[in-house]
Parts: sequence; structure tokens; C-alpha cells
Amino acid sequence: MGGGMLRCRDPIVEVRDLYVNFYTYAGVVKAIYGVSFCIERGETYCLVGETGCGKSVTSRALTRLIQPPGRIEKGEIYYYPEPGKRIDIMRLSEEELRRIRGAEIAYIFQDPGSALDPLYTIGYQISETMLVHDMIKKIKEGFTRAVELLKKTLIPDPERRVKSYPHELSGGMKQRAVISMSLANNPKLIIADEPTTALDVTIQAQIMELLRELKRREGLTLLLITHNMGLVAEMCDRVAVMYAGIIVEEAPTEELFSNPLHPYTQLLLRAVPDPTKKIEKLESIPGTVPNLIHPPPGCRFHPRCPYMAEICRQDRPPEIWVNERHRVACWRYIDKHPNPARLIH
Ligand SMILES: Nc1ncnc2c1ncn2[C@@H]1O[C@H](COP(=O)(O)OP(=O)(O)OP(=O)(O)O)[C@@H](O)[C@H]1O
Ligand code: NI
Repeated sequence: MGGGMLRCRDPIVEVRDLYVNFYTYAGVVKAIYGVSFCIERGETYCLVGETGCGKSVTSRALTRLIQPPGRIEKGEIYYYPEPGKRIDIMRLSEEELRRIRGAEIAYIFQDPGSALDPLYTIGYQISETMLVHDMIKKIKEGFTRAVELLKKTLIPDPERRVKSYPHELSGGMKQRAVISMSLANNPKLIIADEPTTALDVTIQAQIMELLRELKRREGLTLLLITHNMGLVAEMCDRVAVMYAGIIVEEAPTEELFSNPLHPYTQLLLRAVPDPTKKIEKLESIPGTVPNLIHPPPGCRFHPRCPYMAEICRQDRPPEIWVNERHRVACWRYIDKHPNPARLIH
């Protein structure tokens, strides 16, 4: 096992059999437990699932942004800056990683406040990211481009805003400034981790619209992390559903909504009867997310699964590809798709 079959024609990122642990006083948290996926260049790929299922840790692992007590235990991570050119993230030095992180692969986090330093102007901070990545030689040179970047994110009066301090901006404007900063070094991949959760609902929609528009105009690839199924439906080309550190199902968005196969995905969608209505939290699913220090053996979902069978308590389900683009990790589908040796990853 391991390795995994990945099916991207032109991947920008590939993750194979990733394991991440956190070594806490209470015990070893097995947070990511054999995750594989690829992101197609130019698409919006979504990681969705309840709180604690491993979305953020997975996305941070892409550039090895895992701090102690966390550790990438195992796995392969590849970044393809252009078709056919493969960079082995696991083998890069910290220095080489820093060159990619915040430049070619940029992150946008939930809380724009914490991404900005209250002591410096927006223009200074955007210039600083450019300076760090050798786009400019002096901070001063960055301001013209900073104004351009603020324009791109539709911040009104950018010539004035470039000289503003974070506290002078509203939450929505701060997030636009953070997005401007993430664009400073011409990223190829933007990882947006719950980018609108901290904002008002109307502002949320505007920021999402902005991301969609920027992605189209700048030819970016977007990895979007959310627990909002409505956002998934609106924004994503493909979606991976995570549960307790595992991808339980992956499919093109429409197919996932029309033909959900994993019992967990089915419950998730039942909890959100109308995905176009924005529902913030997935809370109507019975049971709780398992303790990842002592995760359930076999299928990690089995204690909550309405279809639980004996084998589910014993063995981890293989990943079964039900068609070219749709996979599910569930024993229910094994009979319909025999030849598991070929299908197991
Ligand atoms: N620093 C840490 N120490 C211990 N455990 C951690 C740490 N960071 C993350 N974890 C564990 O890793 C698991 C995955 O966390 P992660 O933040 O990726 O979840 P998530 O899906 O992003 O959740 P949310 O929707 O709340 O952001 C969780 O069980 C969490 O407890
Ligand atoms: Ni998270």
C-alpha cells in the first residue's frame, strides 16, 4: 500500500500517503492518517469536513508548515511550478521552502487581523513580502506595486490605503489587504483556509466573489478550506471530504452533491438540505468526532456509521475508484468494485 493512484492530468500539487502526528502530553494525536490527493492546475479544489478533521493541517503540510509538537511522519509531497517540472517538498531545505512559501504558494488565513502587523502600514507590509522574496531591493520600491495590488482586490482609494495601518481598515478591507499581500509575489497556488469565517455574511460573499474573480484573471489555482457546503457548491471544481484525518470521498463537486457515496458525506449533505443556503456549522450529525489519540480501529467512521459491518471495526477500508474521478473509502463499495488489490492505495 502507499503511494496511491492519483488522477490529475496536470497537477500543481500531489500528496501521497501523508501522515501527520502531534506529540502532546496526553498522547500522540494521529491527525492526518494516510491522505492522498492531487490538485489540477487552474482548478478550485476544496477540503471540507467538520472541525478537527485535518483540513488545516493537510494544507499546511503542503509547504511543511507544521510546527512542533507536530511532525510529518510519512508521505510524499510534490509541487509542480510548471507542467512536468517536479519539486520534492519533503527534500527541500528550510531556506528553499521559505522561497516557495508566501511566494509561489501563498496562504490566506481566517483571521486577517493576525496576518497583519499593527505597527506597519499596509504598503510597508506588502513591500516587505516582496523584499523577502527578492522582488524588490528596497521597501520604497514596493509602494507603487502595492497600490496596484490593492487595486486588484478592489480596495477603494488605494493610494490612500497603502499608507493606512491595519486598525484603520474594516475586517473586510483587512482581508482584501491580506489577499493583496498574498498576490505580491505572483503565486501559482493560493491556499485559503476559511478565509471568510471571521467576517460578516455580506462581506463573506464579496470576498468569495473577489477570490473567484482573481483566480480567473490571474490564472491561479485555489485550494479552499471550508466547512460550508454552500461555498463548496458555489466555488469548487472538485471536493475532498475529510473525516478524522482521512479523505473519505473525493469527486467533482456536482457529482458529490448528486451522488454522494460515503455514509459520512450523505449525512453531511442531509445536514445541509439546500447547499445554496449558507449554513455555517455542520452540527446535526449524530455522534462526535473521534479522539485522535485513540482513534477507532478499522474505519475511523464506524462508530457513527449507520451501515457499520464487522469488517469496518477491523480493517481500514481501501480507496475505491467508482469512476475516473470519484473515489470513496468505504467497505460498502468493495463488492461492486472487485479487484481491490488494484484499487487499494
Ligand atoms: N498544535 C497541535 N497540537 C495538538 N494537536 C493538534 C495541533 N494542531 C492540530 N492538532 C490536531 O490535529 C487535528 C486536525 O486539526 P486541523 O486544525 O487540521 O482541523 P481542521 O479540519 O482545520 O478544523 P477547523 O475546521 O476547526 O479549522 C485536530 O484533531 C487537532 O486536535
Ligand atoms: Ni482549520
